[in-house]
Amino acid sequence: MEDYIQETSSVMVRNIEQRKELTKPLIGWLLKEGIRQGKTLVIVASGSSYHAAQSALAFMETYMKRPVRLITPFAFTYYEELKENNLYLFVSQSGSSTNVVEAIERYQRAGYHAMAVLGKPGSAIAELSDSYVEYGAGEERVGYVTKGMSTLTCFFMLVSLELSTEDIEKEVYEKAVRELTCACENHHRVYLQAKEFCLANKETLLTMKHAFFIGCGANMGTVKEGSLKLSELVHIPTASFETEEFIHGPDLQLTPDYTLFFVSSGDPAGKRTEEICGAAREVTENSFLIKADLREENGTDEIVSPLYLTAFFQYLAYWTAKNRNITTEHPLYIKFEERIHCKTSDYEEDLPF
Ligand SMILES: O=P(O)(O)OC[C@H]1O[C@](O)(CO)[C@@H](O)[C@@H]1O
Repeated sequence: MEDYIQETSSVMVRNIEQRKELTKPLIGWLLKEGIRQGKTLVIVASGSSYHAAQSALAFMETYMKRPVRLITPFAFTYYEELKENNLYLFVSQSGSSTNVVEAIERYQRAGYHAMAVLGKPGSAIAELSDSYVEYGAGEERVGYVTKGMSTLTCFFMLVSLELSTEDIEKEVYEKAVRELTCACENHHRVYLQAKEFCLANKETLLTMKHAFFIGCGANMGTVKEGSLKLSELVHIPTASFETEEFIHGPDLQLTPDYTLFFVSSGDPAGKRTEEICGAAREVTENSFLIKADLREENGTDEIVSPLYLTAFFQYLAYWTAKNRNITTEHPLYIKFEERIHCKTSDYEEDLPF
């Protein structure tokens, strides 16, 4: 897993260089289906894939100059009222999530063709969907995706940027490419900083009981992914909150046993996050601030910051699970898993790390 985290930065930089070819098939589809005629892009995705789309959302809406919707496959299957004006895009990194299969089947039963964004070409969803594109992550054999999640975020950003080329000045486009590249390079720096953090806070991480992830704006996807990664790898209760929502109830349970991770992208709303993080130290000394580096020379705007801030939580989850030796579930979980499936039978994964 650490190899995949390490590799992410260079894979994303390469994808930025090859952005025209990488995004061409999906852009072709979006144009053919009427994105320029006012249709709304609706991304249907689960877990890390949902968080990848959410991490890209602020960037996408900035460049596409229209709202983009996100929904889970479950919500799509059971609650979504299909509208001609919506362009549904089904996303699955593994290509084997049964909830995405069900969503696509529902869509096809209604008479539509399903377009998917996938990480694996030979997967069940590659077979089922009417067409699909790959987003350029390459192989990832660990089920708890890191490289796939970040490269998917980058892919969504690149698609929206390439779609906007006719509507924005050349300088604006070039600045966006520079910022994206900088953010992707920062991913590696943040990974190295996370390594130092883990060693410096060994005791806390090895004994942490509950972890909360708090942030806002473009980084809501970052904190949700942090919460998911810690819960799936370390097997402790976690939750994520928008900054101000956190102090409207969830804060009342705080004790010195809680570990809090606040994410600030340094904008005015981020400052509020920093204030709350500081105040929380009155209750628990384990209240940490992960702050975006917004110095001019680094050229990274808030809307690209999820590309590198997520790296912190990816490594943190990996390090903590590995050093707590969490390699398996509770013995009773096997019975749960026998009854409830979330992946198709062709799904293969290696050991967690
Ligand atoms: O993008 P996919 O492959 O559909 O997976 C979504 C989610 O399912 C999981 O693989 C768990 O089954 C998560 O790790 C992931 O976030």
